[in-house]
Amino acid sequence: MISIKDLIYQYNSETRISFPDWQLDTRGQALILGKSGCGKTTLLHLLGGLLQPSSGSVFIDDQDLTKLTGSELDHFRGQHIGFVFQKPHLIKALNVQENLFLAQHLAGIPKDKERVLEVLKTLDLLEKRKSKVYELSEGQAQRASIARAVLNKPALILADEPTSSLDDENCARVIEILLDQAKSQGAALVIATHDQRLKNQVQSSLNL
Ligand SMILES: Nc1ncnc2c1ncn2[C@@H]1O[C@H](COP(=O)(O)OP(=O)(O)OP(=O)(O)O)[C@@H](O)[C@H]1O
Repeated sequence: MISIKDLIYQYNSETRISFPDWQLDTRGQALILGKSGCGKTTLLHLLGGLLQPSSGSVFIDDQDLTKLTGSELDHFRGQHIGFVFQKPHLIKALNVQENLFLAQHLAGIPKDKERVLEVLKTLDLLEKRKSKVYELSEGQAQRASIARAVLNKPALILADEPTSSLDDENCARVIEILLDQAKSQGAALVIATHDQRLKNQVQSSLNL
């Protein structure tokens, strides 16, 4: 179960965002919707522990993220949370499979080549495993970032505008993969977006 309560994030004296209390079941799927600037990305970063709230709580299963120190949070994030961003934040100097080995390393998980190849196969990227990130098409790069997000079997997958820059065909493919992967891994999936194409594809939504 994911839950937020009395959650507030203050960037500065002008920008203070207060979020509605909200819960999502383990294995639940939700879109975070709302107009530009309402705080969708901020909420995703709070759920993923990339930002610490000014007040309130963020629970991922039984863990209150606000109670973790910086290094505990890094460790928790690496093991329990997978991120997919609008642009695939992969390391350009590394090839696709090296990016995935790095994700295992950063999460403190022993190198597991079998798992890396399994995930790349699921995402139809096996042949591209030795390609540098800049050699991939936009859709392939987005699939590589999904591969990295699901690699460590996270309890929660967070995706920030994962489809906005993709054409209809790649958009349909990416959302299908995200939903499939979340389902098969038993993970909850939260997608922040203003992409109208996703509206009827996800179980529930939170309007900010
Ligand atoms: N680093 C920052 N410093 C100060 N204010 C910020 C910072 N990042 C975001 N904000 C402000 O916080 C508010 C919420 O931003 P956020 O990016 O979460 O919105 P969003 O709903 O994701 O927007 P969009 O749909 O345009 O991506 C906005 O008013 C934004 O200007």
